[in-house]
Amino acid sequence: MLQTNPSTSPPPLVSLSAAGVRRKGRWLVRGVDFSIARGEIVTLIGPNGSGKSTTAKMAIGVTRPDEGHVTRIPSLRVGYVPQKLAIDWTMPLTVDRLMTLTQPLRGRDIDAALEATGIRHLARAEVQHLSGGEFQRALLARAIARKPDLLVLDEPVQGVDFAGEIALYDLIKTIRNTTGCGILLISHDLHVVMAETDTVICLNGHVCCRGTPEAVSRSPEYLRLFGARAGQTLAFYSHHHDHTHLPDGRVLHSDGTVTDHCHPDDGHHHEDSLPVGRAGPMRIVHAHGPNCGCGDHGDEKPEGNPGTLQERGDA
Ligand SMILES: Nc1ncnc2c1ncn2[C@@H]1O[C@H](COP(=O)(O)OP(=O)(O)OP(=O)(O)O)[C@@H](O)[C@H]1O
Repeated sequence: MLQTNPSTSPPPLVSLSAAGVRRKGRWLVRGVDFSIARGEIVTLIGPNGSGKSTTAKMAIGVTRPDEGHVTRIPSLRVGYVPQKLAIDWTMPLTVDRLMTLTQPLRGRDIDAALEATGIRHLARAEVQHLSGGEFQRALLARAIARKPDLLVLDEPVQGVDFAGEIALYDLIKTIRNTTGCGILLISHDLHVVMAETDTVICLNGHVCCRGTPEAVSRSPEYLRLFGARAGQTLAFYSHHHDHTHLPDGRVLHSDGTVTDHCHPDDGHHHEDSLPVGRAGPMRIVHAHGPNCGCGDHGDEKPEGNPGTLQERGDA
């Protein structure tokens, strides 16, 4: 059997270790651990405000961690598709102009990126007239034209219907396969993720759980429900949390009690198995979280470190 020698395998593109961001006396996210290797797809899921964008910005160096560490390979090239773009929609803007808005690009790289994303015919189209799916492709084209090592896509299927979602995920998979870049995807859908995802990380101010969607996407029940094509592209990420973070920061436990913080063993140290699919059970591994009370988070640093723009793509 072929074995990988850990000492010769390349270092991950980016690696977060017990990383957290604090603003105005509040931890936005804390205790985040994960890494992304070349060719790997990591999907961050979590409800609104759970710290997904903050975590992604930490990963690419736009936001500096207030505790823990983030390491990136030297001169990492990042292609970042943010959730929102500050575009003046009253000004006419064509797709090819969008491509070079913040950075010059060679014409052939623009053409290749538009071709790869299937919108070359829209190069002269005005951005405000694009459909949701076309607009997301234009943003993807803009990101891949810079030939990134790491592609960070914040809600890439927003405003896109179900068929468009499958097509976009297929495109992202093709980009990964042809360029070998690492991909960090962000989604607020707690249950459906791209099937090619290697690791799903569920955030709720901390890493609530993590696992692989692979087993689920192969399960006969799932394929019956969504069909074989969707099964190749989308996967249910079924998981359960044994506690809920209330809006005021307190924690509701499965036994109905409410505490100011998580309990030390609130799902943070267990490994659960879900009985799904032929590929065997999906592992759910809990990690440490903010205020989880385990006493293993190190010292808090003062809040308010300014964000940095180091090693940043075209945010
Ligand atoms: N610079 C900041 N200062 C203070 N609070 C912030 C700052 N940036 C983000 N927040 C808060 O941190 C929390 C996490 O925000 P973040 O954008 O990371 O969440 P998210 O999971 O990406 O949310 P969504 O799904 O709604 O996009 C939110 O409550 C947000 O209001």
